[in-house]
Amino acid sequence: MVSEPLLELRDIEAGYGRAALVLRGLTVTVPAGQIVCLVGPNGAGKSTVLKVASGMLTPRSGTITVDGVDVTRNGPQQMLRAGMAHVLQGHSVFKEMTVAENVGLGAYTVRDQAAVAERTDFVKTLFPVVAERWHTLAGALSGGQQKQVEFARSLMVSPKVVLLDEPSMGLDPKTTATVFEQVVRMRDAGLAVLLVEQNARRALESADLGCVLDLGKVHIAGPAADLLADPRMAELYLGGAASRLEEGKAR
Ligand SMILES: Nc1ncnc2c1ncn2[C@@H]1O[C@H](COP(=O)(O)OP(=O)(O)OP(=O)(O)O)[C@@H](O)[C@H]1O
Repeated sequence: MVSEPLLELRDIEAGYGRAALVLRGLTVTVPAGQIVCLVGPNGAGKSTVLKVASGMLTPRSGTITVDGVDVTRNGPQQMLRAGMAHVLQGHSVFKEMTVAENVGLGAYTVRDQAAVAERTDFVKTLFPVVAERWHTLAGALSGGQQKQVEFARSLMVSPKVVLLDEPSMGLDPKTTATVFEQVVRMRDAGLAVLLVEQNARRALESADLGCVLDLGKVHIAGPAADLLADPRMAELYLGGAASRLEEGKAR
């Protein structure tokens, strides 16, 4: 049985200002409780997909649905309410604030204090390092630990889908492995994750599904394990040029 997607971006065209389109008829679906990984060359439009999904960028055409509800015209606040949480590329913790204060900021819009307390317990259990360093200034944490604080903060609004933009950026391989373990823990806790990564092989090893983006479209999509075994992926990521996909199609 094919389950209904939790998040669906269908035939999306999007771009910045008057510049040429970045996404050119892109379709991506995220089922509940799964990690979907977007990979592709620099400038393919991966981060732009996340911006569209979080309402930072309104598509020029196409539709976005969450749980079957059309949210295409939602701005960032409405997207957050619809269940989309976006963890941006790079580091966004407030270094002069404690871990507790940083995580608490994620619940800024939640009025129900019992819900905040419950959610705080949830993220502290999910991310043990966040609990251990709760009263520490966030700036004193390592890069991988700071990333987990960002994850915890994003979960305080009880999102349905977490949008992760290059969580391994700037991290060494060992720390990257730890961060991906936490991404899997989020999935195992019932969340859907839409993940963008440069580190394609490592990300696909943790993901359930993968999509290869090039020139603003999905070129290959399927189970992550299949993509890892696909010779076209090796061509694309182990020395081949992305444009060969286009050449191959044109032949
Ligand atoms: N704020 C912006 N204003 C104008 N153009 C932008 C903006 N952000 C991205 N772009 C352009 O959109 C295109 C796609 O960028 P995007 O960041 O989505 O790609 P990406 O696949 O995530 O790339 P990378 O792997 O390098 O992060 C690029 O040509 C980029 O220059």
